Amino acid sequence: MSASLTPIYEEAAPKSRTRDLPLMGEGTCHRTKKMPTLTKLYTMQEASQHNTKDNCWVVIDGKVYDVSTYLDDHPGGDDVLLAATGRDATEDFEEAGHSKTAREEMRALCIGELDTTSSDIPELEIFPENQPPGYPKKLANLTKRYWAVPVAVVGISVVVGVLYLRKK
Ligand code: HEM
Repeated sequence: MSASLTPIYEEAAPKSRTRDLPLMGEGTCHRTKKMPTLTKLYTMQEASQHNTKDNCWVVIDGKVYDVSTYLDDHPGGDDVLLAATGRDATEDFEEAGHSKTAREEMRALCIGELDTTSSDIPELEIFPENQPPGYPKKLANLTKRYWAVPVAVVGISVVVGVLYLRKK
């Protein structure tokens, strides 16, 4: 599994929040001080590969949680967590109306953040529908092969122009 390390700077949390939520044995993604932190970034595709009882990750609010050890303890059941893998589970998580305690608990399970920079969507190429595939490549090859034609036309025009002027 490949994961990149990116330093992330985050604003200092409001004082009251820092007091309410003392630093626990937490993962890398919940920070309470303004300092650079090395956060692991995972693509949704990587996260989605962890979808079994022994190895289960969920993505909530841009953060990746390894809930493998929490499956049996989850009051909502392990099945909902397993069903929440491979996609953004933020909506389901919020809909379940999780308590403040639940949100504190999940901090310890955070292993990184979702890499939103890489996209599985291929770059959009706009060509007319009836154009045969590989048309742009063919055009580029033709241009490379026949570059001498316009150069010769320009050259001949210059020579003819010079001869004409000399005659005058
Ligand atoms: C790290 C992630 C999660 C943690 C730590 C967590 C923790 C908890 C806790 C502590 C409760 C008991 C109620 C409460 O205190 O709010 C709970 C209930 C529940 N959770 Fe989660 N949860 C997580 C993720 C999810 C996800 C992703 C879903 C849905 C896809 C989900 C669905 C539920 C449901 C349906 C209940 C039962 C609510 C009820 O019966 O009233 N949870 N969870």
